[in-house]
Amino acid sequence: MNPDHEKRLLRERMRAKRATHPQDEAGQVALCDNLFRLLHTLPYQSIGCVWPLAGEADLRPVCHALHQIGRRVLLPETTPRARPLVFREWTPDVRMVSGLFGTSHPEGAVVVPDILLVPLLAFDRRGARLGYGGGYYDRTLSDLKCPSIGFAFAWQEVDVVPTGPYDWPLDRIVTDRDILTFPAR
Ligand SMILES: Nc1nc2c(c(=O)[nH]1)N(C=O)[C@@H](CNc1ccc(C(=O)N[C@@H](CCC(=O)O)C(=O)O)cc1)CN2
Ligand SMILES: Nc1ncnc2c1ncn2[C@@H]1O[C@H](COP(=O)(O)OP(=O)(O)OP(=O)(O)O)[C@@H](O)[C@H]1O
Repeated sequence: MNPDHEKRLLRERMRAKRATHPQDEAGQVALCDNLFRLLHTLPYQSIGCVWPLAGEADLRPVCHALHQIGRRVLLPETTPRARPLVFREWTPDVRMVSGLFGTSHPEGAVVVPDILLVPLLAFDRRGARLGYGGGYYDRTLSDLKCPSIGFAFAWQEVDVVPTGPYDWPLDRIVTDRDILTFPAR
């Protein structure tokens, strides 16, 4: 089977699995806590965060906490397909505008991130991830070549995520239970 087809099947499986995992407030708090603690120890100043879509982990508490300790919080503007994401500066009082695929982004200035937090539908213990299928984060990581931290709930782990030639492995994955670190590849 080709990886694009396998990925489509896994996306369907993960959507069905998501329906069996209702909003987990404790998991949500633990995930944000783990992410913030890790980022606090890392030297990166401009951090590419993520504004939540329905059913995803909500990193807004991390955005606020990073802003409070003086880091620059950036959020992606979803570009037309086949283009890397553009990151714009977020502050608690910035105006958010609607973008493609139901996403929102701030009106702030365009800034290049030092590190990216990466959303995912599924991940495995090797650091492979599955996203919504736009290829946005793969394109953006291959463009920026900056460090990356995937984030997810522990229930999103699967044995093996199918990978193709463009998939960009993550450096770390943070969940509500674990912080996984992968060797440099
Ligand atoms: N919160 C968040 N922001 C993000 C992403 C993401 O995964 N999560 N992206 C990551 O690349 C980019 C946006 N890319 C996207 C590409 C496709 C779809 C999409 O096809 N959505 C389906 C619904 C999927 C579902 O609910 O399971 C749709 O609109 O029909 C959404 C976002 C940038 N911003
Ligand atoms: N750097 C790249 N250059 C050209 N095509 C790419 C690149 N990265 C990904 N693609 C293409 O984009 C499409 C979607 O990729 P994939 O299924 O891996 O998306 P995804 O990682 O699940 O989505 P996302 O990164 O948006 O969350 C694939 O057809 C893939 O070949």
